[in-house]
Amino acid sequence: MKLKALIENLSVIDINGEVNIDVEGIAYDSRKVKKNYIFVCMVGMKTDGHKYIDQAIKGGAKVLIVQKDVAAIKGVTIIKVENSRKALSVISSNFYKNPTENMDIIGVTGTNGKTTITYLIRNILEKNGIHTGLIGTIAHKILDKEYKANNTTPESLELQKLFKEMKDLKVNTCAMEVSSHSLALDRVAGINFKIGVFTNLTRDHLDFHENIENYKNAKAKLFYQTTLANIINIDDPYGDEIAKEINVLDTKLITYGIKRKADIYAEDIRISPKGAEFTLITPTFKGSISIATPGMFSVYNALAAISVCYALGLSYEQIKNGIESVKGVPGRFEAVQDTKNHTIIVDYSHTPDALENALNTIKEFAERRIITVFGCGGDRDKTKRPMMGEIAGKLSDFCIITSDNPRSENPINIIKDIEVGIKKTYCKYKMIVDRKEAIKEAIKNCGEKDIILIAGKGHETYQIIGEKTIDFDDRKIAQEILREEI
Ligand SMILES: CC(=O)N[C@H]1[C@@H](OP(=O)(O)OP(=O)(O)OC[C@H]2O[C@@H](n3ccc(=O)[nH]c3=O)[C@H](O)[C@@H]2O)O[C@H](CO)[C@@H](O)[C@@H]1O[C@H](C)C(=O)N[C@@H](C)C(=O)N[C@H](CCC(=O)O)C(=O)O
Ligand SMILES: Nc1ncnc2c1ncn2[C@@H]1O[C@H](COP(=O)(O)OP(=O)(O)OP(=O)(O)O)[C@@H](O)[C@H]1O
Ligand SMILES: N[C@H](CCC[C@H](N)C(=O)O)C(=O)O
Ligand SMILES: [Mg+2]
Repeated sequence: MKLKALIENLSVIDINGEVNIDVEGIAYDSRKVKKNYIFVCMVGMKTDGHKYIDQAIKGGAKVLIVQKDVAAIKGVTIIKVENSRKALSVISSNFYKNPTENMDIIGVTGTNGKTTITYLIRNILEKNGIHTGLIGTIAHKILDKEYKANNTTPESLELQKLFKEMKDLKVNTCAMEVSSHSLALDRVAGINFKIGVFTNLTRDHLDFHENIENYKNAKAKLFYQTTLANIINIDDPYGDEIAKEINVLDTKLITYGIKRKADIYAEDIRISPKGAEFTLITPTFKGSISIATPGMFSVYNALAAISVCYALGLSYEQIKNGIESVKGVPGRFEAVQDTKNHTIIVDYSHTPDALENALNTIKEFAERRIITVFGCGGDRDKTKRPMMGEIAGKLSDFCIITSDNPRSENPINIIKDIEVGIKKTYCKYKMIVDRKEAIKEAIKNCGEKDIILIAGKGHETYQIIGEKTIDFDDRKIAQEILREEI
């Protein structure tokens, strides 16, 4: 492809060199550059892409996109821009022939519920014959192909490639999670979203966003790049604020909620250990809905997915058939199978709000004790650790604090941060660094009718300890221990 065409709509500060040349690919990591590539230098949190220009040129880069001054290099075109992350998204979209232009992209943002809602949307649409791609935490899916997800929302280059593949396979609809990181770091800049969804906003990722206001503003960016509808949970105070802010836009605002009469809401809610039933009310139809995951938060997630399908024009019957065929989402309130007399739930609650929701939901049907096994990820928001300790302590009868993904941190220090919070409660607890041993201890202590919650890692099949990633799946480990016990 000609460089000239690739940068046609890119706002540039300066171009030094030839633009009428052919380029064969784009890379933002110098180690991935090949012959006749464009290397986009991004300033990162750990290092700076501008430092790897020599390596990129050795690898075959013919073009550099930079946001810092760089000395001229013979035979290399240097394009200076204001923001190279944004530039990456513009040229990536051009490189893959602007795939999202005629696609229905549904973006879901918020602290909790994104994965669940995107799964629900995909299931409802697929059930009604609409092929729907999926991009998010668990995996990226196109028809029956599945790609490993390194990030919830991939970098723009990988993202546009996924969209191109969808388009080539005639999958014209995509439900995707839009993380706050991806909005702040312009991974989704320029995407033509048809629908944007806001679930809720509670404490997380303050290591990156610094304060909740920045975090909220990052999320709100999504609603300024949608064409058909913005769907907002107005029971959430930040959702309510965002709804008011975006009400001036041309895009239609559809509110959902339970506490207040929103455009789409649920009435007569009945929660059971097996799920929930409610009456759905929309501006054009009303009817009963039954879902297979318990908890009020599951009703919110169902309402979000239903609102999307409503905005896309699906009928009540189509929505009901679709949502009622969903059995559950991997690692989201997933009951461990073959547990004989034990009830063990694996859940991806790794934020204070998620943990509180999961435990409150269990409390609604727990007949005896609740035993919680959890930790917190290393190299991530530290402020949530004592908060999660306190929540787990208040809502459980016994806790085992253990390791999540400690990454580069000493796991003992993370556990001690959590302990600060649990100490404020009267809950009995143990600290066991080894997660398998922690789960074993929980099972050993589990009496008849007790419930064990293993929180924080959900669908994850690995554990990151230092530089190593080992196989670890809470669901399989629990089953293994139960088998050993027999
Ligand atoms: C904090 C964060 O989001 N970091 C992302 C960011 O990395 P960075 O820019 O800081 O990278 P860096 O290591 O400083 O390197 C800077 C530049 O130098 C380049 N480089 C580096 C070394 C080298 O030898 N050559 C070279 O060219 C790098 O490729 C990069 O372009 O840009 C990278 C490229 O897109 C991302 O992979 C990386 O995500 C890391 C892996 C990450 O862990 N991100 C998490 C926090 C994240 O984004 N999570 C959200 C989900 C959150 C939620 O669940 O709500 C997500 O969407 O996944
Ligand atoms: N609407 C909700 N409100 C509060 N908590 C929720 C909600 N939906 C799910 N949860 C809790 O949060 C956990 C994560 O849910 P889910 O994976 O759907 O969210 P996510 O937004 O995709 O998270 P992540 O940012 O890690 O990708 C669940 O395991 C559950 O405990
Ligand atoms: N998307 C979240 C996932 C956290 C999951 C938890 N198991 C951890 O590793 O901290 C994040 O990157 O913060
Ligand atoms: Mg997710």
